[in-house]
This record gives sequence, structure tokens and C-alpha cells, in this order.
Amino acid sequence: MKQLHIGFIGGGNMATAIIQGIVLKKIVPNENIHVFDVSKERCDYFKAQGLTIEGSAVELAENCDDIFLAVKPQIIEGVLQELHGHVDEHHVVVSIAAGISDTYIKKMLGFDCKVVLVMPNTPLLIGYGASALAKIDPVTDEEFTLIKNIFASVGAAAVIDKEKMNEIIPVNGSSPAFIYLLGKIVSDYAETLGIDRETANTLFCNTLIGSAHMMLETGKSHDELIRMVCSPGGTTLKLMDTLEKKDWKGTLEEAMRHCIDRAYELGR
Ligand SMILES: NC(=O)C1=CN([C@@H]2O[C@H](COP(=O)(O)OP(=O)(O)OC[C@H]3O[C@@H](n4cnc5c(N)ncnc54)[C@H](OP(=O)(O)O)[C@@H]3O)[C@@H](O)[C@H]2O)C=CC1
Ligand SMILES: O=C(O)[C@@H]1CCC=N1
Repeated sequence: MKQLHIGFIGGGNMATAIIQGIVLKKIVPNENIHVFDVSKERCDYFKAQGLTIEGSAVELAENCDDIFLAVKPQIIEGVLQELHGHVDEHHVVVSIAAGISDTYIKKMLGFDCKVVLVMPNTPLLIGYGASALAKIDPVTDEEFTLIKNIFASVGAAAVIDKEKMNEIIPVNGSSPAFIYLLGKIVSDYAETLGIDRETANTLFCNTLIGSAHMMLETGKSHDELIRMVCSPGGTTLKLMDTLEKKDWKGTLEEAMRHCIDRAYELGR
């Protein structure tokens, strides 16, 4: 069987994380992973790992079966203009760009090409990612499974409807930033109370891991889990009351809404 060649246009944060998964799981030999990036530093980095460096997006399309669009949404138009006429029925175009729809990609490439939309996140870098994928006709089950396996090899992978690709962004794509901010606030405040910063960070991060496992594995509802922490007349209730008074829920919902709105603004 012909060996598959997987190409990445853009070799930044997300591409590096996805490539790491492909390399770790030996999905294809390293030389079958192709990268085109305008940054020489990124190209040198991948070359040192035995990957194939391409001189342009067009060259990459000529040498690859799967083409990952891993550049910022703001520059995707130029990349798709370049690719026009160089993508054919055998290629699968995988877009991880926030807000960019399959309709736009197909329009820019000029035909009903194969597109898979993915919203990954940076924890993929260390194998603990969470990615949402949408399968779109005429991608075959076999082609989609291969792409899904790449993301599943570096974390959790869930299939969602393509119409919800923007709505999922605050759930898994952008949420790591919010979680890191939470970690920073907790560590900063603990420090002002005379607690060693590293100790606070270790305790809080392990609390995040443990709480995530409680949500995933106990079968208990979020409310039940909250009740288990809130002793009657105790400390947690005071914490929760304050959050409620400050409309923490409303603030977070608004933040998620603005995140989605921005995806629609970036999108075409
Ligand atoms: N970061 C995240 O957490 C997530 C990002 N995404 C999506 O992933 C995509 C990439 O994001 P991210 O990895 O963070 O971005 P990065 O900026 O880290 O990576 C993009 C890379 O593409 C290079 N580049 C710029 N223009 C071109 C071009 N014309 N051809 C080839 N390469 C080019 C950039 O080089 P230079 O820096 O020199 O311009 C950079 O190395 C975005 O569309 C984003 O929406 C999705 C989910 C999560
Ligand atoms: O901030 C962004 O636009 C990208 C998409 C999700 C995470 N980072």
C-alpha cells in the first residue's frame, strides 16, 4: 500500500503539538511528515527531527495526501489562494483555524474538496489534549478515522456537528488560557498569604486533575459534586456565595459568548 504523506502549512504551537503525536505514535515515518513554514527557525526545528521541509504551500500539496492548515485564520485566505488549482479529489484538507468554515475552504479551493474541521488545544503538546472534529462529505470513513486517530493519540477526540465548530472553542480550544489564569490567581493570592508559590501551584493543579477525574468517572452530577464539598455552615459555602454575588456565572457565560463571537468575526 502507498505510504501516506501528511503536510502542515504553518509549524507553530498547534502544528508542533499535532506532529508530536504523529511522531510518538509512529502513524507515518518522520520523513513522511512535511512542513512548510515561513519561519526558518521552525523549519530548522522540524528538519532536525527528520521531517521533510517544503519550500511552499504548493510544493507541500504536490507531495502530500493530507494537508493541515495550521496558520492563523487571518492569513488563511492567502494560503488558500496559493493552493487553488493544486488540491485535488485525493487530498484531505484538515483545518484547525478558528472560525474558518468548510464552505469557505471549498469556495476558495474551487471545488467540493475533502475537508475535516478540528478544534484542538495546546495540552496536545504533552499528550493530554482534547480535540473536537467534524466530518464533512465527501471525506470517507477511512480518511476521517485516520485524522481522528492522530488527535486521539495525543488526548481525547470527540466528533461534533460542523455547525458547532465555533461554539466548541470556549469549551476546549480557548479554555486552557482561562484555566491557567485561574491557577495564576490562586498561586498569586496564596503567596500574599505566606504560602510558598510552588506548593500552592502543585496543590491546585492536582486538585484540578482530581476534580476532573471526579467529573469524568464518578457518574455524579456537577451539583452533587459541589454539594459534597460544601459542608453546611462551612468555608466552601462562603466561597460559593461570594462567587454567586459577583455573578461569576454570568461573567463566564459572557466571556464564552465573546469568544464565540470573535470566531464568527474571524470566520468566512
Ligand atoms: N494556539 C492554540 O491554542 C490553538 C490554535 N488553534 C488554531 O491553530 C492555528 C495556528 O495557531 P498557532 O499554532 O497558535 O499559531 P502560531 O503562530 O504558533 O503558528 C503559525 C505558524 O505559521 C507560520 N506562518 C505564517 N504565515 C505562513 C504562511 N503563509 N505559510 C506557512 N506558514 C506561515 C508562522 O510563522 P511566523 O510566526 O513567522 O508568522 C507560525 O510559525 C490558528 O488558526 C488557530 O486558530 C486552534 C486551537 C487552539
Ligand atoms: O485564540 C485563538 O484564536 C486560538 C483558537 C483557540 C485557541 N487559540
